[in-house]
Amino acid sequence: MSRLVVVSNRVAPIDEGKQTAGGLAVAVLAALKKTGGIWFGWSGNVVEGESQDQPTLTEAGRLTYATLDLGRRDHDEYYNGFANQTLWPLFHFRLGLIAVSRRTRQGYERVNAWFADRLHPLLRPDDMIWVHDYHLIPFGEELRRKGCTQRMGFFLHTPFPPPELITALPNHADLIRELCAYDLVGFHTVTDLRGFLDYIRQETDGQVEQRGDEETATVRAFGRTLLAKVFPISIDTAQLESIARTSARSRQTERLRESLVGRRLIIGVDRLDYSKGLPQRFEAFEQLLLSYPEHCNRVTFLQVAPPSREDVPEYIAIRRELSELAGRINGRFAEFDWMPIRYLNRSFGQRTLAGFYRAANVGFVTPLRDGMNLVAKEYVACQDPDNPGVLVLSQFAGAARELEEALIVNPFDVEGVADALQRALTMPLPERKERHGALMRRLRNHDIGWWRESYVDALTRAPYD
Ligand SMILES: O=P(O)(O)OC[C@H]1O[C@H](O[C@H]2O[C@H](CO)[C@@H](O)[C@H](O)[C@H]2O)[C@H](O)[C@@H](O)[C@@H]1O
Ligand SMILES: O=c1ccn([C@@H]2O[C@H](COP(=O)(O)OP(=O)(O)O)[C@@H](O)[C@H]2O)c(=O)[nH]1
Repeated sequence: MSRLVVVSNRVAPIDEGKQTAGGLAVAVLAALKKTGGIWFGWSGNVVEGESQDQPTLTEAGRLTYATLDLGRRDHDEYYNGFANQTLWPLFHFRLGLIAVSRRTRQGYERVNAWFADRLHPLLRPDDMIWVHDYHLIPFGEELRRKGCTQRMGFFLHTPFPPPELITALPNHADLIRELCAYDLVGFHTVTDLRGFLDYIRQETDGQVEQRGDEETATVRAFGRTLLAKVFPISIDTAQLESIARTSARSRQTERLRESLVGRRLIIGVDRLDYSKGLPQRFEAFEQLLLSYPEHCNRVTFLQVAPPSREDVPEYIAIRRELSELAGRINGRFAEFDWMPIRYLNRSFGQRTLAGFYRAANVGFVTPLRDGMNLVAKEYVACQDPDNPGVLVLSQFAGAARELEEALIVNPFDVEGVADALQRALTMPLPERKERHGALMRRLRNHDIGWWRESYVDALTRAPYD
């Protein structure tokens, strides 16, 4: 079997005990552990001066990490700039937040070419190369320019918006041409795939041949033939179930339970990102206390929100906004022995989170737009099947496509979300068990192994012309 070479901007910390916040790293680590191979990407370090010339190679079992430090200019233009101030808001339907600059676009292209140069000498002719996410769209075309003919796939972890939004990006056709250099392009949902196919139909001379199932299409564009397909990412369901059983009795979970002194718990876990809908979520919790005052002093909302992309102005702004909002709501409702919102700007490891999820009566996941949202799936997998909590989930998370038995909400409708919280907090046990059982059946069938195998299997069949 061919060796798998995974390329992503974010590589999970090599030291496994370290906490990761970000679904891509969590999921790719779970997938790569099974097959072994190379994981190539940014080390997470920013250095003064030039980016690191040669990758640092670290062996961990059957997996070799090849990582590079980024120089400050590269990091600013490629990661903070084009990736996170242009593509991220664009792909999350936030045209009002996009920054357009030739300097960062050039930096993005330059760093992609530079990354490709560094990986090239490590490649073998029969490798399969699997590139991840919006930071690295031009990477495949850069490798092709060097003569690489290996099978190459790309997976987009964010949403892909309709062409009406993509065309707001100057030189958008170049980005889509770069995407077409891959043999296989994967998306989380049918909606994301449709955005891509509509772009090809409306903005290029290319052709789309859609298969009957709506989830697969052959695309002929920019002189290439590729397969575009839906592969909803998932979690290591069985492992999480088992971790959650153990963590239910961990010291930290016990401490959390004791601190609640019998109150119900609502939990949210998100990177501190404007796409996650946190201000609206805090307001919905406030509305719960206003509309259903019987919950005052009886429910606690724990929001874990580790800071993310802290050099980007919009992330500095959302952090300030949330601190003020939590302070205002707590000031309004708190009692001398009860703080309604526990708002934590720090991250926790997966084991600790598993215990916290299990202790929570409600999983509160309300992004304004999200590629998938693994937290939603993790919350479900960590419940006690004999007394499960209820997931309140935004219709705009990719996960809502599969997790139909959650209480699906519109995160912009603060009063509607408060009503859903009320329904979750008062849902009878038989209904909770039925919903949880249905959700778990899907998560067991479609776990991270299924995601990896279906993607790799499709890539193995390339080329498609
Ligand atoms: O690497 P960072 O800038 O720290 O950000 C963390 C990751 O955020 C995004 O995650 C996405 O991938 C998840 C798994 O597919 C998905 O569930 C979630 O909806 C996405 O937001 C980003 O796309 C990753 O590249 C980042 O590493
Ligand atoms: O303190 C934290 C917060 C989050 N996460 C993990 O980070 C991932 C977040 O992925 P998700 O798809 O929900 O969103 P993303 O951050 O990738 O946009 C999940 O696996 C979380 O368990 C974590 O390990 N510690």
